[in-house]
Order: sequence, then structure tokens, then C-alpha cells
Amino acid sequence: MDERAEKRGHVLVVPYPSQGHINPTLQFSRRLVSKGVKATLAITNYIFKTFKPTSDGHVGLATISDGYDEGSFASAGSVDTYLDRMEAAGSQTLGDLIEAYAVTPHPITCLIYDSFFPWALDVAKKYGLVGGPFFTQACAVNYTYFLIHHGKLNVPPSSVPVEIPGLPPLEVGDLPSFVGSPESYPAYLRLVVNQNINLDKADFVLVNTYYELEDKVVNTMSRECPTPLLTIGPTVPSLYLDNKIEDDKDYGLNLFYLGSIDRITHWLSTKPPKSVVYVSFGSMACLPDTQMEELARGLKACGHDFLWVVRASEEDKLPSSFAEEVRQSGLLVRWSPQLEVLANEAIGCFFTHCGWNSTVEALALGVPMIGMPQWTDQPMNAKLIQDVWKVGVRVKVDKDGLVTREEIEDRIKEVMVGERGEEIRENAKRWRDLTNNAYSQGGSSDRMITEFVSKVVES
Ligand SMILES: O=c1ccn([C@@H]2O[C@H](COP(=O)(O)OP(=O)(O)O[C@H]3O[C@H](CO)[C@@H](O)[C@H](O)[C@H]3O)[C@@H](O)[C@H]2O)c(=O)[nH]1
Repeated sequence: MDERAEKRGHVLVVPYPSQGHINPTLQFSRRLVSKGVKATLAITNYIFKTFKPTSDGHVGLATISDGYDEGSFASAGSVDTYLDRMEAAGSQTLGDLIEAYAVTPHPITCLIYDSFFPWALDVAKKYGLVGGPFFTQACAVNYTYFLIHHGKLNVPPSSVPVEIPGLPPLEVGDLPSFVGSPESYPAYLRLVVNQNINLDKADFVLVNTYYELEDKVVNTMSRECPTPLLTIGPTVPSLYLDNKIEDDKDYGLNLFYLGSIDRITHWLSTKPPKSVVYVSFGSMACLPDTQMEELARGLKACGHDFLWVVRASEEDKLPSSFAEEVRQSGLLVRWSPQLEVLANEAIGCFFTHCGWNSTVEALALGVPMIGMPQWTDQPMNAKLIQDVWKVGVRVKVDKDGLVTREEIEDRIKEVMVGERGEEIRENAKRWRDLTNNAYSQGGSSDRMITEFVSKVVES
């Protein structure tokens, strides 16, 4: 622990209990520790009991309850039920935790909560703490929900294309899925729009992006948002960027069994540079059986080696005998050390669902992307990848809603070889450098974090 942490305050960070939210908040906590702040991450009792994480020696761990200590989210039955119980149990146990720390030498001074939990601001204020949300998604996505909350964009949009600063005109399929198809997940739509309900009462708004990546939309939202936006990303360990923070190599809190890393690194070490397609759809995506089959066939036919993360819950959707058929060219794993994989020189491109963490990780490591977005913010991230930063392409969906094996094969070839691939690789390198600059000492995000610590956490 940095000795300065004794003096600079104690931040409690509360993520939504899923991998895509824990990773960036944990990593941001680690960054705060590197700036001399004491930081503790509050995960749910269920995650704590099930995955038994241990502190990395830098960020402390504590627990609250989401009301489902034994059964996790899935046992709630509906998203609404889960969120209601989470709010009740979460408010109570978060308050208890703050009270417990109040009688220790390290009382909590600042609460950072997942933007999915606007109710946590009431808890912060009840205990006289400064507090504000941490948005885990792109600013363009956040701004879309902000417009809806303020009645400036209808759901579904009454006219297209929709204009968002810094983005090309957006068709319905380029918007977050809850906006284009509000009937699909009404509870999630309410959740994401409600991120905005009390921004005027927050002391700060943290956004997991960086200024250079989304400058126009950041400027616009900053002008309209009642509370200053602080862009503090990328939330990627220092080892993969400037390598200046000691012992900052991995998130270390996997909610999936990580198997043998050596098996993966050994396999990659036998492959030539930029020859392997890395395929992963993050921690939540659930592909229809027919789509899994097309993906499997497209990967087999593309002529490149591939490393494919097929989570245990997806495995039975693979064509029978597929693993045997691709023994020479493919490695199938249930979970991967993704940053280590993306940093490996054998990787030529990332076939991704365009989750925001995966997107930023690929940008940070200069890896070209092929986007196959599934839902939520992913379509908009795919639009940014293809048409704004030009670091990848997006697959086309046919009239039956399927991405065919031919399409998968063609897009992989487009990115891995030929002139278009070369252009994309050059852009990816440029964005890798810009990402590094934003993160490194004196860069835009580093300055924001320093300012956050001195003006908010310490005050
Ligand atoms: O085998 C794997 C696969 C993923 N990861 C990590 O898991 C995280 C996954 O996050 P993300 O890429 O954002 O995907 P999801 O898990 O799907 O995240 C959810 O949360 C994100 C943040 O709100 C949203 O952008 C996504 O659309 C939503 O699905 C990343 O840090 C990956 O490095 C691994 O370490 N190993």
C-alpha cells in the first residue's frame, strides 16, 4: 500500500455484479491506488462466496448484498425483480458497510457506484460522502440514453438517421439495441435511461472512455450534463500500456474458470506473427444454435488459425465433432486471459461482439476487429469501430437475421489480408498510440484522474 493512501481518502467502488462491469471498476480502483488513494471494491456476497477472490494487495475487497446471496441474478426470474431487490438489499448493506468503516482508521470518504445504481447516490448523501456514477460504456451510448431521458430522442426514433455529434448519421441498426427495439428488453431500457435521473445531484460523473476517442460527443454531453464529465479510460492494466505502475498486470477477478493459460500461450507461440483470429463474445452473449454453427463453419473455412472462447454454457451448440475437425487449425477454450492474448504477436485480428471493454482493449493493443454485435451497446460500438476509428469491419446480417458462414469467411479475409486489411492495421496502430498517450502520465485521462483525486477525493 502506498503511504500516501493514509492521507488521500478512501474510495468505495460498487460495480454491477458482472464481468464487464467489475473489470473496469476494479482496474480504475487500482489506478486510484497508484495515485495514493485507498480504494475498496464492494462485490456481492454471491460473487465473493462463489469465486473466492483474494485482494491483489492493492485494492481492498468488501461485500454487499444484492438480495440473492445464494443464487445470483439468474434465480430472480425477471430483470425487474432482480433490480428492485438489488436496490433494497444494496442500499441497506451499502449503508451498513459505510458505517462499519466509519469506526476504523479508514472511513469511506467517496462513493463511486455503477451508473446502473443511481440509488447509491442517496446512500452516499445520507452519510455525507461525495459520490458519483461510473459509466462503463461509450460516451456515444451514454449520450443516446441522456437524450432519451431528456425527451430529445424518441424510442424507437421517430425519424432516421439519428444525428449524434462525432458519429456518421445513424440508422436504427447502429443504435443500442434497447433503443432500436424497445420491446426486446423493456426493463434494461429503463435501467439504462435511468442512469441519468440524478446526475444533477452527483459530485462527478466518471466515463470509461478517453477524450481523443470520442472528443465531439464528450464535448457535447459535457455542455449539456449538469455535472462535469471526467473521461478516465482506458481501464487496462499499466503492463499493457506504459508499464509504469508496479505490479499492475491483470484484473484477477474472473467469474469464469480460466483453465491453463500455458496451454494457450504455448499454442500461440507455435503460430507466425499476425496469423491467428481471436474469437470471443465476452461474458454474456448467447448465440442461437444456427448462428454458432455458421460461425464454426466460417472459422473452419477462413484458412486462418483461430483461438475461440466458447463458454461452457455455449459448448453444446457446437456442431458435433467440430473440435476434432479443427484440431490442426483451431484451439477452443472456455475462457481466456484476454489481454494477454490480444497482446500476443500471433494475433492478427479480434472477432468480437463489441462489448465496450473488449473494444477498448483491442484499441489499446492495436488489434484490428471484426464486429458481430449482439445486443445492448454493441451495435453502436461496431459503428464506431468501422466508420469512425476505421479499425475494423462489421459483419452483415442476412434477411433471416443470420450472419452466414460465407460472410464470416469473407470479413476475416478482408481484415487479415489485402489492401483493406493493411489500411485497418495502420489505423489500429495509430489508435494504439493515441490510447497509450491518453493513459500515460500527462495524457488526457491521467490528468482527469489526478484532478479527480485532488479536487474530489481529497477535498
Ligand atoms: O475469455 C474471455 C472473455 C472476456 N474476458 C474479459 O471480460 C471482459 C468482457 O467485457 P466486455 O467486452 O465489455 O463484454 P461483456 O462481458 O459482454 O460486457 C457487458 O458489459 C459491457 C460494459 O457495460 C458492455 O459494453 C457489453 O455490451 C455487455 O455485454 C473484458 O474485460 C475481457 O477482457 C476475458 O478475460 N476472457
